[in-house]
Amino acid sequence: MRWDIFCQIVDNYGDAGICWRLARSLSSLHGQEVRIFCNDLPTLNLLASGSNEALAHKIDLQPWEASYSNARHPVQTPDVVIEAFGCDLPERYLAGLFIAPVKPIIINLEYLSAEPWISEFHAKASPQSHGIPKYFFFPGFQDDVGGLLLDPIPPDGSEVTHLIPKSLKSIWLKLRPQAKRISIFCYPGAPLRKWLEDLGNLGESVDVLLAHGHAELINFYSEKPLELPANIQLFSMPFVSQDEYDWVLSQCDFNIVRGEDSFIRAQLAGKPFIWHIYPQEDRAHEVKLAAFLDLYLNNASQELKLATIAAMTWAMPSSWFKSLNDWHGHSKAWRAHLLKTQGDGGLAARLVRFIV
Ligand SMILES: Cc1cn([C@H]2C[C@H](O)[C@@H](COP(=O)(O)OP(=O)(O)O[C@H]3O[C@@H](C)[C@H](O)[C@@H](O)[C@H]3O)O2)c(=O)[nH]c1=O
Repeated sequence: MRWDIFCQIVDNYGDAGICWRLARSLSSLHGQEVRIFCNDLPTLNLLASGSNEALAHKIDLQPWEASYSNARHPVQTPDVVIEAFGCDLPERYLAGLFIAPVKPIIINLEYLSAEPWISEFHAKASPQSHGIPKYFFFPGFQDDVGGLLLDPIPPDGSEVTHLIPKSLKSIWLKLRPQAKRISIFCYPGAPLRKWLEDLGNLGESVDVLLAHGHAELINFYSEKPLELPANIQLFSMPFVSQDEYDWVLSQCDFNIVRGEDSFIRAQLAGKPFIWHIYPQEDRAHEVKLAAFLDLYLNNASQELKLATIAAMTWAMPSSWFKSLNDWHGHSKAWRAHLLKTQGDGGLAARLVRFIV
């Protein structure tokens, strides 16, 4: 089948990250023909740049405007159109669908949530005045919702390749073999400065890998540059491709992640993590975080529950760092649980089954 995915990048990378990951699964695992129309092609290309060439050639990455002319040609009408995160389809593209002899199915791919209510709305029709069938699709953790994007499933800890990506070689050579490794990818509201100072006071050797732009973030709210003891080393990473970023998560002992895609990747890496959830004005993110923690900590000891909740709500590392060993064990078990419960192939496979 032919799929058109519409991806509108507003400010973050998540929209591109998710569209690309979905496209690669549809293409490489399910043999589908996929085009992505994106309003910010350079960002999408950057994310996709680490993938193997055969895959990159198969997925057609197009600027948003290219959809206007493509769709008017009936031959090119797809079987499925995905509006990622409810972005509006270009009117001229939609007009092309009106005159197509066979109408596609439109999927409104929603935001990921662990909240139970999504199962009531998942896969429900969204009647449109133009008459083209449209459905909601909610990614999530439970069996009766849209599933998670798993591909490529990262290998288990011991099997992870230690081949260093070219873009990270100079940094990796400076990492200390005995030091703990933490990667940080979060939003500007995180109390990073205080967090790192507190980490420094623990006396542990830690190499901290900051995602692109985060060094500026640390010093943004203060005139004084951050001073840390010698046991903590900070490194600024460039913006790397999605595959390389996945690799970084697998190489760290602890990750701070955000949004949706890196949040799932941190879980699949089988490592403890802080999820810096995308902040919403009405504080809806607090409910979302609590719903996830309910699932994630269901089998955890009371002590680990308290430590994890503290960490995820930005309590200082000194208050929970001693639980890190237990948290490691829990993370491995959670990874195994996810792979089992998403054993049907997760989001891409559930989408294909829904359409067929
Ligand atoms: C740091 C880094 C990330 N990435 C990738 C990993 C992910 O695919 C992507 C980041 O996406 P996320 O983790 O989802 O975080 P994000 O904050 O960038 O995206 C978010 O945007 C908001 C607008 C949405 O509401 C959120 O749901 C979420 O999608 O960028 C790289 O490829 N290279 C890098 O160097």
